Order: sequence, then C-alpha cells, then structure tokens
Amino acid sequence: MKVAYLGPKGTFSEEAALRFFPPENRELVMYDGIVDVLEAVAEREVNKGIVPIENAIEGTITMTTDGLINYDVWVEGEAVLPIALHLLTVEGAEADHIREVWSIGPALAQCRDFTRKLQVKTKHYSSTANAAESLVKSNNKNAGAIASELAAKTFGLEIAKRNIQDFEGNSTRFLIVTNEKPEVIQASKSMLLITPGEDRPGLLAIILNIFSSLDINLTWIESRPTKKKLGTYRFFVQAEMGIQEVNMQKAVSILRTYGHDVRVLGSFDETKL
Ligand SMILES: O=C(O)C(=O)C[C@]1(C(=O)O)C=C[C@@H](O)C=C1
Repeated sequence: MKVAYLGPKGTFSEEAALRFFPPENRELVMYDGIVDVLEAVAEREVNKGIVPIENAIEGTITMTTDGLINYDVWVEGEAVLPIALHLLTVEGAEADHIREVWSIGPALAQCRDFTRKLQVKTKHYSSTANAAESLVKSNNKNAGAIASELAAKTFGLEIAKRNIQDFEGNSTRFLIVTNEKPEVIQASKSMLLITPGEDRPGLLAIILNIFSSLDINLTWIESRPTKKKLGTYRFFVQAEMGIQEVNMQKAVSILRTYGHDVRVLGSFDETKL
C-alpha cells in the first residue's frame, strides 16, 4: 500500500506515517507540499495520505482544509502526534549569532514568542525538515531551523535549544485520507463540510442548533472563505458521533433539507501516536 506524506525525511508527517502504518504493509512516498499529498491521493498515484489538520497551539492548518475542499478524498482516520520543536543549527554556530529562523509556517507560528524574544527574522520553507536540509546545504552559521529531533539526526544538525514552542503539551492532529470511499460500520467521530445555502440572520446558529437538538457534540468547527465573495464561508465540523448513528444521519438530512450542501468527509476513530 502506497502512503503519501510531506517530505523530505525527518518531517513530523513522516513520524506520524511511521507510527500509524505498520511496516509490513506500507510503501512511503514523499511529496514536497501538503497540497501535493492530497492531490496524489485524489489522482490515485498512492492509496492513502497522511496530512496535518490542527495544532494545539496554532489551530487549523489551512493548507489542509483548503486542499480537502478542492480534492475528492475521504477521511478514514485521525492520529494525534505529540510535537516538540527544537532550534537546530549547523556545527560551530553560536546561539547569540542567530539572525534568521527557518521553518514551515505552522511551526514558526507555534514558536512566535520565542522568535520575537530572539529578535530574529523568520523565513518560510515547505516543511520543518526542508528548512533543516536547506540549513545543512547552506552551512549558514547565522541561521537556525525549527524542526524535530528526528530532523536533527537525519541531517546531522545540533540542537541549540530544545522545546521552543510557546506552550507545553503541544500536539498535532493528522488525518488519514484515501481515494476509496470507506465502508463505515462502527465509528465514533464524523467530519462534515457544510456549504450554506442562502445567507440569512442566524444562519450559523440554525446549523449548530440542528446538532445540539440531536444531542451531537461538536469538537471542531472551522470556517473557511468560499473565495467567491468577501464574508461568505463554508464550515468544517467534527462531531463526536459516527455517521452510522441515526441522529447523525438525521442531522445531515435536515441540513440538506434547509438547502445547505453537506459533504460527509469521513467517519473514523482517533489513534494516539
Ligand atoms: O513540516 C513538518 O514537519 C510537517 O509535518 C508539517 C507540520 C504542520 O504543518 O503542522 C506538522 C506538524 C507540526 O505541527 C509542524 C509541522
């Protein structure tokens, strides 16, 4: 089974893939961007993909939500990975001489207080490991990369400062995506993408009331712009109820009766990595 994830070697996505998919049943394939992973799944270059969707400090990873809107994929699982971010430097670099810090946007955002205190410039890369690899290639002693311990080992970098994320207990939720509609018999969670019909006062309240009246607890709600008109949105919601449950089916059909477009992205259980 081919599994796509954000490369190069040493990303958190790689750690999540290595822990989630048993070694005897996986062929890991790296892609340069999160959206490329979703595209590879949708275009059937691979069977499955693993992508980050939400971080405990920074919130939703919008590259992923926007990719889910654009590509025809299903979500068949979620996995939560503890995240420890470190400042990596090349051998011989001195912490006081660091002027720039490199990483992927969500990782830089998780260390915003740290980089502000250090008074350094930040530079965006396509992944934490891509920043680490670029640092090795440039041998720049005035720059550091924010990445994992695995990335430090992979690229032979030094860990100048450990655990630089702004809050303790950091973790990222990953989604396992597939191009075959999974048959859901028993699951504890569901993810929906709701594109409202006509806008009207209390639109969001009406949508949320449908879930509340059916005793469905929502654990995640994220609005994304439709990108067609300012102030118009779609909503991702995650519910603590499998799609096989009668109340969940009712919620979907009531939403559709109200004229909202509902895409059931998937129904699954959580795995702790
Ligand atoms: O760059 C990586 O290492 C990734 O796997 C991506 C990513 C993300 O974009 O959220 C995954 C987990 C961490 O939150 C930081 C980076």
